[in-house]
Amino acid sequence: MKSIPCALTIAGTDPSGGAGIQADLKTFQELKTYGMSVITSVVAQNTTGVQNVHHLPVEMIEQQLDSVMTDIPFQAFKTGMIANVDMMQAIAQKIIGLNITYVMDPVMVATSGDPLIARDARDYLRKKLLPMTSLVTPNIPEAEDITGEKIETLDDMKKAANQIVHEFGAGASLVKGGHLQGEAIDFLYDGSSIHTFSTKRIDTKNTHGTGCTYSAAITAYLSQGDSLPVAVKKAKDYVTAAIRHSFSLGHGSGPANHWAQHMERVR
Ligand SMILES: Nc1ncnc2c1ncn2[C@@H]1O[C@H](COP(=O)(O)OP(=O)(O)O)[C@@H](O)[C@H]1O
Ligand SMILES: Cc1ncc(COP(=O)(O)O)c(N)n1
Repeated sequence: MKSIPCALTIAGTDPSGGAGIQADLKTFQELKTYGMSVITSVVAQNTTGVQNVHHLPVEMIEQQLDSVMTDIPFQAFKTGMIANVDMMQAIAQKIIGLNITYVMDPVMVATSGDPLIARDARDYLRKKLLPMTSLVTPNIPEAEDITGEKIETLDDMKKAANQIVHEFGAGASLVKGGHLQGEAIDFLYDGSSIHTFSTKRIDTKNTHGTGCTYSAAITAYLSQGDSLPVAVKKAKDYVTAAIRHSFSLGHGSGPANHWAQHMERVR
């Protein structure tokens, strides 16, 4: 029998189903990757914002990781919301030396503007977790936070992508341009060259969970053995279709649509 691609997400939840663990598992499933999840924080949130957060005890995060890691091998994993330094330390301890593809979505703030991680956790993420990654996928505010420099132009984005690898030690970096005007352009720096991924901007407010979906799709494709530029290209197509067909659900920023590729195929 052909081996089954398996991927793990370590992240927070979204009961409204658009972001976090829920978005990651929907993406893994849609991309024919067996999905597993370790929950860091239970977040009461929806399309309008974050109403409350409950952080799981660190031992419970460690035990979930042990449950998965002692039982089912996986080819790639991603991290999303890791709210504080204690959680980051515990996760770092478990993944150090694993030699498994690690995609980090450096989640700091929800699309609604609500903060999702503690201030001092940003430092730990930058100094300790970044060097462990195969790829990090910051949006513009996150890339600014990591580099400490303003990003206003496409050249600034490329410079940040390069810096995040050479100065901060990430394996590769994908700086996403969703927050700029004009074309939706992302730059991947893989340690030797810049790859550009560009699509027309879609006129919608429904972008809740697009960052989670994108990094989960990259993780799924990497778990299937695709090279980094190929995985990012396919994932960009996936997230773009998911935004194009996004759902006008809820009272705020609606969620990405994980059936979008089927809808485009049957049209
Ligand atoms: N309105 C849009 N139309 C098309 N693509 C978009 C739009 N907004 C974001 N994207 C793309 O969606 C992906 C997620 O990007 P971004 O919104 O920057 O991340 P995040 O959700 O982490 O803030 C990127 O590929 C970005 O270029
Ligand atoms: C638990 C959790 N993780 C991440 C996000 C960010 O979502 P987005 O993909 O819209 O930036 C979120 N809203 N909730």
